[in-house]
Amino acid sequence: MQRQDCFALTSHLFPRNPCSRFWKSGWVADPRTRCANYLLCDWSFWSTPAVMAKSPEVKLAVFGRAGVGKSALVVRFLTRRFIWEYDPTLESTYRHQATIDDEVVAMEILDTAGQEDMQQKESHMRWGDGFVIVYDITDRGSFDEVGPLRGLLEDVKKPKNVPLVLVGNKADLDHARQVGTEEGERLAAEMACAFYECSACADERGTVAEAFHELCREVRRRKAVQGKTRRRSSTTHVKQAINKMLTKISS
Ligand SMILES: Nc1nc2c(ncn2[C@@H]2O[C@H](COP(=O)(O)OP(=O)(O)OP(=O)(O)O)[C@@H](O)[C@H]2O)c(=O)[nH]1
Repeated sequence: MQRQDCFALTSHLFPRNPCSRFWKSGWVADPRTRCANYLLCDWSFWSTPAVMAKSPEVKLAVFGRAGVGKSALVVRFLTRRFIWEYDPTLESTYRHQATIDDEVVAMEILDTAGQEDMQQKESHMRWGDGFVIVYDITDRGSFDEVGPLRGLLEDVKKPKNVPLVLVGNKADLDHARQVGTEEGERLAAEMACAFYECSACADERGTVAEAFHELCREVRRRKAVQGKTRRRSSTTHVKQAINKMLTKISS
């Protein structure tokens, strides 16, 4: 990889508060890494006051053991680039807009810290509408943590069966693989969610974006269904009240 292609990104450079103004994209020299840092944002979109004020339609949270590549996947999705050097994430939130199936979707993405405690996990789970659970195909332990994470999600979220995608990252390291593709597929089938094996490092096919887009679709589908159910139940309540009144009047 060429020096100028080496994107280093440190979490402290990013706005942690989703409401804060985003930095303008550009290169900044970082004395610690002696590489250029790329400040991440889509300035053209988010600098518009009307858009800044609009609350994001879809809130996505990325979970997984420390080091599985959560930040790398988020950055790949947002910038189509791979970051080699990084600081372990404390917690970063990004705003992004994408066109999915000819519809503009505004999203907020929370890149969680792999080492957060139970309370933080639960609060992030309550916050999110949809979830990416990531494991590293070269780390069996990270795969074993997927089940408990999903269990916690099911405990925290109501209604259950939350929108979810399972991602097996670092597929470029096939020689060091500890988790088979079929194992990932089987687990995803058990969890009734979509499965993607991909690499934040080598993503020629755009699988990373595909995973995020599919999650957005799933969130929007569920929201649409919930909206219809809510509308239907409120119509039913009105009908029942009218019937009651009519019965009283006629008796
Ligand atoms: N080869 C390879 N390395 C990757 C890939 N994704 C991430 N990495 C590397 O894995 C390491 C951890 O990546 P991060 O994105 O920081 O992992 P994380 O899950 O966000 O880690 P925490 O912030 O500590 O929770 C870094 O050295 C990345 O360069 C990948 O797809 N392939």
